[in-house]
Amino acid sequence: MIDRSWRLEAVRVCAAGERDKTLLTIKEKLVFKEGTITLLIGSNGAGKSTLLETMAGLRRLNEGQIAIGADLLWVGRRRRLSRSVVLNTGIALQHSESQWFAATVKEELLYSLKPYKLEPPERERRLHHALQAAGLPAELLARDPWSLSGGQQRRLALACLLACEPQWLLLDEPTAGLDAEGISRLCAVLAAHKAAGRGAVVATHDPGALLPLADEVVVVARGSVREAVAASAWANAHAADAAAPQALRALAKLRGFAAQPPGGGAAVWPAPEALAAAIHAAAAQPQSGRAAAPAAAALPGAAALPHAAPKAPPAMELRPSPGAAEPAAADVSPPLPTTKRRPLPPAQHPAQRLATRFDPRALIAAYMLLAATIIMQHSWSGLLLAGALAAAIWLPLRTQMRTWLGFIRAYALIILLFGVVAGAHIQPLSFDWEQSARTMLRLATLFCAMLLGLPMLLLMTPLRIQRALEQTFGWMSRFKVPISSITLTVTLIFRFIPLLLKEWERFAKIAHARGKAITPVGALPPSMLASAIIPYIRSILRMAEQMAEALEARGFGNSDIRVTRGFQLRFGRQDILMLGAALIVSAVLYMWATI
Ligand SMILES: Nc1ncnc2c1ncn2[C@@H]1O[C@H](COP(=O)(O)OP(=O)(O)OP(=O)(O)O)[C@@H](O)[C@H]1O
Repeated sequence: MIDRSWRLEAVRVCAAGERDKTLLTIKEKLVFKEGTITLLIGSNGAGKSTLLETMAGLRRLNEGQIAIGADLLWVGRRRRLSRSVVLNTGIALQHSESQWFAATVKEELLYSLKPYKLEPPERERRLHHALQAAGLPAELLARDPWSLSGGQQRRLALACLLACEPQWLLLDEPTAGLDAEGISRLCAVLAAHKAAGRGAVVATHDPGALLPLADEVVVVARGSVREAVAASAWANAHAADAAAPQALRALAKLRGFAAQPPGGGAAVWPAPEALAAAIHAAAAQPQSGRAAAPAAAALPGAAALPHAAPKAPPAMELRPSPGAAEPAAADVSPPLPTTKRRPLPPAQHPAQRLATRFDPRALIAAYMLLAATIIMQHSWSGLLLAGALAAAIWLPLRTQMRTWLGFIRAYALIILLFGVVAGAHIQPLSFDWEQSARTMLRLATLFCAMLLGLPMLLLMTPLRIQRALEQTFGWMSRFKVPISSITLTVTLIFRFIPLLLKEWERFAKIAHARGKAITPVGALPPSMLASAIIPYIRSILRMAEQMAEALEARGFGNSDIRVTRGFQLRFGRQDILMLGAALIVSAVLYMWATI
């Protein structure tokens, strides 16, 4: 039989374009065995989504190997993904609702099935089966997915996954927003998936609902796997936690009496009545009788009865941490001191610190001075000087500016291209080097001025820009110039640019996952661009609508409300020093350009 287990070995994943910012490390080997369900748990920001996305090929792998059985996820020197692994994996990202690409629920399901190139009858079968499994009535097929309720959209996201019948399901927070019936359905779907010999890895903050189905629990903390244990061992260790699910605590109580749980540890929670009756009966038994009961009554969980019966080796082959050793049967109360850590206060980004140091008016004035004198340069030595200045400003901010590197490379290529086009003559076929150099010099000086401007985006927060504009041009409101509306518009534009980029990243990722692209995630194939752009625009419009509502709720546009100002910008010593330095440098650049 072909082995279809996931293997992750010596994996390291960094933030896009930031090789020194590691988001995920798996030092040794992590194996998810086929036919098992693993819960990924850990606090907010621990790295669960990053792990799932890495397994689905939605994050570039900086080091290590990932494979399903003998099929490597990344092939061709990590330039593309293995089609067979991608087709065998179905991932539901966090917020899997709000990902719709089509006009109707039916088209949405068909969109998911497109990469599988199925015959029409098979497509129809899968579509109806998935709809039924997710608990969505067929009447919804003609509806706009965006018009469904939040929970229905979650179910549709699940149906889209199920229609593909993947070997592996990777689910990120699948219970969020689901009602009790939805959670039961999800459990049934997972149980059926597992019974068919397939596997699932589920990131969740709600282990209570899924624990009875789980074989393994992997605890993720600070971007690495802290422990990987059998689900029953994890449940035993955490049954006495204040936040443990009631059923788990009740089962722990029962286990305290050394009694068997009703149903013999089947892969569902026992009915509350049965559980209550079992506790009542066990409590009523004389002490001596209890001692005779099997000492190994354990908590439920599919393959998770390690004390009750010998079982297959655990799915995880990761070396368990010392705290992860299975506790003795009676040892249910003390929780493992593993997953709880006091969260560290968020460290302030150096750029954020700088952003509050300078007055935006001083920054803009300094930039205008320098940019004007850079553009004046018409010699290669002047360009070199301007380049050195831009590099000196970039150097301390290089880590934060990495996201712009792709854009800069593209611009540098455009300069070269324009240089070639400007110098080329067809009749007679010749190349005018002087003309080419002139064009490139012109474009390169503009490029330097722009390079100098980019760090400004980091050094000014939108709110401070708004205050700077209000303080500088506030006097115009006396002449009925709508200055506060103008400043608000400018601020919103500044706020929206990073938001637009982030939302595009999210949609590109969704399009990549649903379209089963085999290119690296940053390089969406052109055929998928069209399907991602329309929902992206819709999402942006939705965000704009929400923002308008939020502004209205805060009283913007209501002239009766007295406007309050959070803070006042002051021109400080550091601003004067910076302006002075800019003046000196621009004087040098001016002289260089005019001699
Ligand atoms: N593109 C990125 N650039 C920089 N940091 C990132 C990026 N993507 C994720 N991170 C960081 O990686 C860490 C792990 O994020 P991840 O979304 O995997 O956490 P999580 O365990 O799924 O959290 P939650 O339970 O809140 O969903 C977070 O600190 C997050 O800020």
